[in-house]
Amino acid sequence: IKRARFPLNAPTYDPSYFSMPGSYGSLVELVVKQTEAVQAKAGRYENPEEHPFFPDDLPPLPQVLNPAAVSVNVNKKIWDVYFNKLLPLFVSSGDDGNYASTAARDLECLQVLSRRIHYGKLVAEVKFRDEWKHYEPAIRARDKKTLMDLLTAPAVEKAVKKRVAKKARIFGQEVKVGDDSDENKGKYKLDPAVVSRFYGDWVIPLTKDVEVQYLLHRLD
Ligand SMILES: O=C(O)C(=O)C[C@]1(C(=O)O)C=C[C@@H](O)C=C1
Repeated sequence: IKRARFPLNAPTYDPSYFSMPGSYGSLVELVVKQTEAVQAKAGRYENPEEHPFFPDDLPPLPQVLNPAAVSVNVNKKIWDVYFNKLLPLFVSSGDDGNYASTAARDLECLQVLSRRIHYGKLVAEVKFRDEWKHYEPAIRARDKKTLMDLLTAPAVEKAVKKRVAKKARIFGQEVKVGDDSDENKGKYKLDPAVVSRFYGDWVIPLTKDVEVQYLLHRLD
């Protein structure tokens, strides 16, 4: 919703527009890399729920979990999906010059998507503990299809999609003081159907990918 306040602002993503010493690529890469470097110093990535987009640029971390589980990081895919699939669906074309704010909102979106999707590791751990008798043979057989079937809960997915659409409707309402007419009904800062579709097409499938990848390493 906050990112949708700005149009596409293409120069934010254009490496040639923001070329500066130290070659960071585009402005958004500069903002994400530099923020991650500062947040790493502050201990952000010692929290196993957090995953950097540019891990190669950060100092190595103390390993608290099974190293194989730590290595599951789908942020490259999240980066690609966010910029190439999601953003074009909900921002208007155009350029209002607010590139720094645009990159800051992109960073927020990327970090929250990454956290939500990598929660898959924790969800998978709970599922494994509840039903290890079913999961163990599939893990030993490297049977991704059976793992995917075991962890999939279609009714939960349906409820998640409904809930995010509802949240987008509630939090994305245009609020006007002294306006009791129905004029603003049905006007949202972000189309709730887009949010729901994005969850169904990308967020839930990526979460499930993380779950399967985590499970494949669970008995390492
Ligand atoms: O809640 C779960 O059981 C999950 O595994 C999470 C999640 C999701 O991404 O929302 C993913 C797979 C399930 O089919 C349902 C929902």
